[in-house]
Amino acid sequence: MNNILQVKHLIETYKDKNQKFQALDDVSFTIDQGEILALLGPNGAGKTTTVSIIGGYLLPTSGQVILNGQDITTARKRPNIGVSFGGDLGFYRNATAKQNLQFFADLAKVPFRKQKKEIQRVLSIVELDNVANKKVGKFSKGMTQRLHIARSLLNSPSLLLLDEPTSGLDVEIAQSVQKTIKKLADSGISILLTSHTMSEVEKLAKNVVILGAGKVFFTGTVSAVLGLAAKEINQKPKNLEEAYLAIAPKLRRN
Ligand SMILES: Nc1ncnc2c1ncn2[C@@H]1O[C@H](COP(=O)(O)OP(=O)(O)OP(=O)(O)O)[C@@H](O)[C@H]1O
Repeated sequence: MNNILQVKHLIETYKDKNQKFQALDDVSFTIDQGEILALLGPNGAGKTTTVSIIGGYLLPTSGQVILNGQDITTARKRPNIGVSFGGDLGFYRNATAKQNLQFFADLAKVPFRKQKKEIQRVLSIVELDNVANKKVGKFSKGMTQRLHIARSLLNSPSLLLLDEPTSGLDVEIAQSVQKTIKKLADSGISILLTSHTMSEVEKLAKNVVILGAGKVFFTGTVSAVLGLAAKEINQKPKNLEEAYLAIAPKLRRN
């Protein structure tokens, strides 16, 4: 399989006044084309820091980000990467979905003459084309989340970074967002997903990277995580959630 993304030996040391804090310590992994890779770990493990470095929002203290064979670690623009941090923020509530996407299409440097078609394209992928002219302030959480994904798809990136895309959504709406994510991967887009919902990870991802205290604790398939956890609890865990809970104590910062 083709490695779309290679993350190599990332170290991130935050400096606050005179204090230093090592958020990432030698984080490496790869993502293939059309793969959904889940980045897991407890609060504070370093998931958002990793996503921010790959997305170009943060420079690593050291290490490299290689996309499609090119070193983009210090590149200021990343047209091939779409990022969705989700949440209620990030859109003009008094503007329609279409107007919001026009603003972001300008930022993403989609040529003006192609914007109408591109906005139509991304809205239809997330099935919001029928509410294109509705104000975002009237959107439900699930619709807003799908609009975040639509925004990240402007300019047809080859890699999507989705930070907790279903956080705070009810089960039914979470499922429709998960279907959208699966559909995108099936179309060949590679996806890095962070999530605290293990049933979602089991549904979407084949491979996972588990971070603990800024270090890679485990990289491999979901079924290999079950095998690893079985050694901890001397029985096969029922599912990924049970497996994750079995190894969770090892992921804490000292
Ligand atoms: N700007 C910053 N300055 C100092 N420390 C920071 C900064 N941003 C994050 N940290 C610390 O770095 C560590 C990793 O944070 P990060 O947000 O990457 O974790 P996370 O795995 O995404 O957690 P969560 O699941 O809660 O979103 C945390 O201990 C956090 O407090």
